[in-house]
Amino acid sequence: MTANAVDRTPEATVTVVCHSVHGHTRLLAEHLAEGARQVPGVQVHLVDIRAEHVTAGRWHDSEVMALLDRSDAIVLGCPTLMGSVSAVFKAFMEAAFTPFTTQAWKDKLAGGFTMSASQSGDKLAVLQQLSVFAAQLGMQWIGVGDMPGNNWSGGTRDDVNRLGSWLGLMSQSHADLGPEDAGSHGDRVTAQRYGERIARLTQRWVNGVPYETGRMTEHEARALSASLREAVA
Ligand SMILES: Cc1cc2nc3c(=O)[nH]c(=O)nc-3n(C[C@H](O)[C@H](O)[C@H](O)COP(=O)(O)O)c2cc1C
Repeated sequence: MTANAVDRTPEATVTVVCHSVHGHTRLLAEHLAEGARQVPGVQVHLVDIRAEHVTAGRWHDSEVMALLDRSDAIVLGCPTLMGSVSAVFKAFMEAAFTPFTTQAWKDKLAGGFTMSASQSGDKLAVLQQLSVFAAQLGMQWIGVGDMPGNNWSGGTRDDVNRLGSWLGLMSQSHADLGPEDAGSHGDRVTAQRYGERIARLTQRWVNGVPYETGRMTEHEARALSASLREAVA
């Protein structure tokens, strides 16, 4: 590749959005972002979704939304609370109703991660919520591409993908330990590897064959449906 070709390569942007009450999920997000930063030409942002930005059940932060609008990939993360995404993160998800109606996030890449105290703790339910959310926004979901660890007699907590999760990244923190001990060494390595995978795929997505996705606002979709109804009437 010539130097000019390198110069012309547009920078890809990956933004990690994370809600964390006590800091365990936040540490995982930092490792994921660190992995993404290993990929040259990828700009990585780590943004906290904060409870103080929720008023009357509605999350609002126009700066964060503007950053997400111009990101090529959005990685979604929160703790598993009562077998669900955290309430604050759900408020953020509902604030994405505008990009839902305008399809502004269509064909961005997406991924997700969650943290909980129990080994299972119903974390899969959270990853399902996050991936359905991404699908509603028209985003392309990236899973964890690593083989499962800790599934044989010699396995340990420090294995890569030790909870054997592929839809997204799962981590588990002991309930009596602080956020500095969040997850296990294996979880943190898995987070870095997942971040790097997302960043590499985003590079490929951004710098591949130019492609402009078709978009219809909710209003345009209703107009199209109305014209189709008229056509068959
Ligand atoms: C209200 C509440 C509900 C929780 N629900 C679950 C749960 O469903 N499954 C689980 O394994 N852990 C559950 N936990 C534990 C948290 O997921 C765990 O402490 C996690 O590390 C918190 O992440 P954070 O430090 O980023 O806030 C719950 C904790 C709280 C306070």
